[in-house]
Amino acid sequence: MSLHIEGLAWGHSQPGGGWRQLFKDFNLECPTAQFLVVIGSNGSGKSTLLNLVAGTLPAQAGSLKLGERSLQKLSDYRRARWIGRVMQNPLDGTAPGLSIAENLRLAESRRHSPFRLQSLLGIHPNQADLRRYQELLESLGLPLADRVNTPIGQLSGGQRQTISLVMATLAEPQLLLLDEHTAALDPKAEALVMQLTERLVRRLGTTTLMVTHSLEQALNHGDRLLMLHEGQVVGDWSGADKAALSVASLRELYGSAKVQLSDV
Ligand SMILES: Nc1ncnc2c1ncn2[C@@H]1O[C@H](COP(=O)(O)OP(=O)(O)OP(=O)(O)O)[C@@H](O)[C@H]1O
Repeated sequence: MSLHIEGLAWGHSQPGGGWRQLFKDFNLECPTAQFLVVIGSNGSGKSTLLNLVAGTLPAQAGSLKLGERSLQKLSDYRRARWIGRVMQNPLDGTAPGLSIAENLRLAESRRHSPFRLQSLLGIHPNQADLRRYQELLESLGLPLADRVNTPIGQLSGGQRQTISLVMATLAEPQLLLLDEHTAALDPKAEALVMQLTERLVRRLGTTTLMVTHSLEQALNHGDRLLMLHEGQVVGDWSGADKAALSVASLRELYGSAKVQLSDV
């Protein structure tokens, strides 16, 4: 589904006193299935934007819609079903004492209405579930199919993040939010997780917002690149404009309040 943000406002009180209006009349249109990458200096509002979209932070004004539906009025059940999220820390979002299959089962139960029988059946996967999960992991090219009974806590950070991604997309969400989800990984694990990210996003056609500090990722992934500075969009590139960017040109623009599309 498409994401529509109109007139969004959010600010916070500052430790030394006073108020900082981070987002003021912020607008963003993101068509269905678009993979949007968000970059910007520390404190520019990237994670706050994801929190506002996810509904973990209430907007102070404006409207956020997924398709025709207000994100601010989504029930907890629909929110869990429609919005998948992967955080920076591989320890977030998975239960370390539970096996890969039990974690997947838990994530899958979000598909079902709280009033449906399936959601009352618990997290214990049956033989059919185990087979399905093995097939899913194999189809995604993950070498974890023979380890579905392994506790998540025994996996490496990279492996754990791949499972977090699979979990976040298992209920086929309408929107996927990735908050620096490869920042804690070594280069090899990062490449693997980004490969999986592309595969899942393209396979499911999920509208995706990915926050990153990696300029290589920003250039090599996604359909569109947004640069934030002080809660404002200071760069918005797609197609040939995005293809013309380089690490050097982005680095020059990074954190600059004066960025304009014409600067590139
Ligand atoms: N719940 C909150 N209460 C008060 N201030 C907040 C809250 N959430 C975020 N902020 C402030 O809003 C600003 C933007 O934070 P945010 O985490 O969105 O930045 P960011 O662009 O994601 O930065 P980074 O790249 O460092 O992760 C920061 O100054 C932060 O301290």
